[in-house]
Amino acid sequence: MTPTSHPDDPVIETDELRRTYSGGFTAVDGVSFSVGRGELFALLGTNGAGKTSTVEVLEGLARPDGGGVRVLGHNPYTERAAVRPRIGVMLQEGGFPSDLTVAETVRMCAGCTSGARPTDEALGLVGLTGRARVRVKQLSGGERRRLDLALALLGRPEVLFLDEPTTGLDAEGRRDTWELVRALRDEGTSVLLTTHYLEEAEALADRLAIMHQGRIVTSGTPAEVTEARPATIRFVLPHGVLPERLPLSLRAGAEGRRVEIRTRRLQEDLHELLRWARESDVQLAELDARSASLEDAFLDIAARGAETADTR
Ligand SMILES: Nc1ncnc2c1ncn2[C@@H]1O[C@H](COP(=O)(O)OP(=O)(O)OP(=O)(O)O)[C@@H](O)[C@H]1O
Repeated sequence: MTPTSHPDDPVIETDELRRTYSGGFTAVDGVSFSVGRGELFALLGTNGAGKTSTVEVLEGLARPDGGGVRVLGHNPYTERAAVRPRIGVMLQEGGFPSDLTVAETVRMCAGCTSGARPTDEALGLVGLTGRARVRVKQLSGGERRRLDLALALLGRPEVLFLDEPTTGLDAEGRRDTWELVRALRDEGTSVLLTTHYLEEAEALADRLAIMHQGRIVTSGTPAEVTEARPATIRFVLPHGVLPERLPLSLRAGAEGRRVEIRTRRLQEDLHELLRWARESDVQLAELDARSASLEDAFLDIAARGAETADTR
């Protein structure tokens, strides 16, 4: 949580949100969360979990079929005129005319945005200054994503919706975008991020929620979400050393010489392992000890979902 974030001053609130498509399929099934001012909240989930269906309601593009939604204290659908000028939306597909140049595109959008940033400033923020005269259709996929972001930032939004903002960006472009998003958040912008890159959520999010089949399965800070999962210790025993020689508490998880221990007592078990290795004069190869990652938590949820199958 950053010094500028205020979880007690929610800018986005959803309460038991439901969205049902024609045909009766419920894509969002009672989703509740809030995003504080200056907070970065990541909405994660398996494919088809209902993230886009949720975010479209928050952006005022669709009407909820049940539950309540407030953005900056307003109903984003019925009070769109009050909400729209104060939010920035970066959709998965920008959909702007590809014959215009980058600068012309920004100027065109600025014409419809009150208090818009100057074109140079908007392009500078996303590292596209040198591409201002290039036609949009000639941009790479990553450059288009940056242009999408520049357009979302044009009106200096209080709330920024970022849908897969770094898809198609190379590693450097991704880091640059992360830095920019962090800087915006530190200035007090509230951000709702959807992403399939778990390391992106881990790097940026103050809090996050993981959705599966229309519901939030787990939520909290990245640390809270991962602390609930066991840590892992992996190593390979030398030839001739059987797992039976390991201390009793560390024997589970051995497959031949390769050992993988899942533990909620990482420090104690690692300490015991290293003491045993030293006393027994055993060299452990490929030793790796780590707390659970967000990816572990996510894969657990996806695996559980596959077991229960889609019953909606
Ligand atoms: N217009 C529609 N009519 C009927 N079903 C829809 C419609 N749009 C989406 N769905 C379904 O609703 C579910 C949720 O879709 P949604 O796009 O919200 O998921 P998502 O979490 O954003 O997925 P992804 O990560 O794959 O983009 C999916 O099963 C999808 O097929």
